[in-house]
Amino acid sequence: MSTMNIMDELEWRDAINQQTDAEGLRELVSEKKIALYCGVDPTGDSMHIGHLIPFMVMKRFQTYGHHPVILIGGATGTIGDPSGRSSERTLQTLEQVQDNVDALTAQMKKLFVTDNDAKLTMVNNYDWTHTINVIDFLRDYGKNFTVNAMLAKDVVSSRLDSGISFTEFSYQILQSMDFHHLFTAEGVQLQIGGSDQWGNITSGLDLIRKKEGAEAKAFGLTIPLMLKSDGTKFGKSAGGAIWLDPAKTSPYEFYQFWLNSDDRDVIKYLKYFTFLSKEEILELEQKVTSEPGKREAQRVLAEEMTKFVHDEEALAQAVKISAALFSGDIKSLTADEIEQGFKEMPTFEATKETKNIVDWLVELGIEPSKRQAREDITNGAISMNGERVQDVNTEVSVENSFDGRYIIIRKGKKKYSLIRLVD
Ligand SMILES: N[C@@H](Cc1ccc(O)cc1)C(=O)O
Repeated sequence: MSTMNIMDELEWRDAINQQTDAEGLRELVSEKKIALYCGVDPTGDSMHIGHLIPFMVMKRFQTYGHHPVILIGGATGTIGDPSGRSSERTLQTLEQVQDNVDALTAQMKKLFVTDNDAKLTMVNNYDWTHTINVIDFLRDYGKNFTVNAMLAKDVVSSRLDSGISFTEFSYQILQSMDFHHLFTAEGVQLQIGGSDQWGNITSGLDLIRKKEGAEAKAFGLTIPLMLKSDGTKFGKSAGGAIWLDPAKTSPYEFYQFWLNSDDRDVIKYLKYFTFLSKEEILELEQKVTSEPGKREAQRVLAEEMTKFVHDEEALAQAVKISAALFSGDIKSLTADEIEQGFKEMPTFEATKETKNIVDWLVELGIEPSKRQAREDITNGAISMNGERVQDVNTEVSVENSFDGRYIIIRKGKKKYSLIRLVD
């Protein structure tokens, strides 16, 4: 590993937004390996790449030998963090929350369990929250919060006009109880989070000092908002969020997302999301200026991210699909690869009956009329599965498909259609 100090490394990577006591934390992490935590609420059944932002910092602490404690919010997820939201959330059912807890736990393990002896603890705040009764809650915790300070937090003050329920108003107490619990039970001395978590983190630090004394050594750190140079929101493509779950965003789409990064953003992403060294990133930065057409930095970013979130095999497949789509030579793809690569293309359904191609194209609506279909075929504008069809008497059958499941039609240079064969 690098000889840089973790704090120097985070600074160089522009990964720090606010800190409670920068000097104190720097001293602490150079003296000893610490335990630190970051939480995520199970609001859905998968994380997306926006969730990775604080967790990449957790991962860097882990590679420096520190001890990440990852909290899945089985309790807070039933309440809903008002941070960064302009309106009240709808409550999820407890079953929904539990299913999401299981899904996120599995995703976190995939990212944080290593084959060396790097430390990792996974916790669920439901475990220490659900046994506290309302009297203890008000006496042991509520007494340490003034409504005045709670109202002053951005999250709450920005909602005073539109309204905020007592439930969401109380969220900051629950997250503060977590920090206090992990401080006393697990020796956790640092909480990190996205920039919208500053209020929750500092209120936890206040609780720790009130209950454990002013000299209690605990710190907070937030990470900057990831801004895109074109002003649009980071982490979204035309098809929506970029999920870590391969069933929601295929590894091919995931790879393409990073590959399509803007020249003005790619170095920021390499610094932020990859474990490449400073030297390697500076070299790629030069290439963005000297040979922008090659998009070397984007390619390396896409490779690193696909390997990190998925695996080598998924990366090889994403590269193979990308090359096939680029050249138009798709014959060597498997049905699964076809499905990944053509997911966003117009999709049609056809039966497995054998049919004349002219009739078939018109029935599907890919061609407006038989006359037009014949003309396009004779002119060489139609390809089936990567091969030009020039005979209007061609028969289309299951034999022509990828594994009995898909047929790909290309009209003109790049108008692809995916035909799904059904019984
Ligand atoms: N409030 C955090 C998640 C979280 C939950 C509990 C915690 O103790 C810490 C963090 C978020 O919405 O991102």
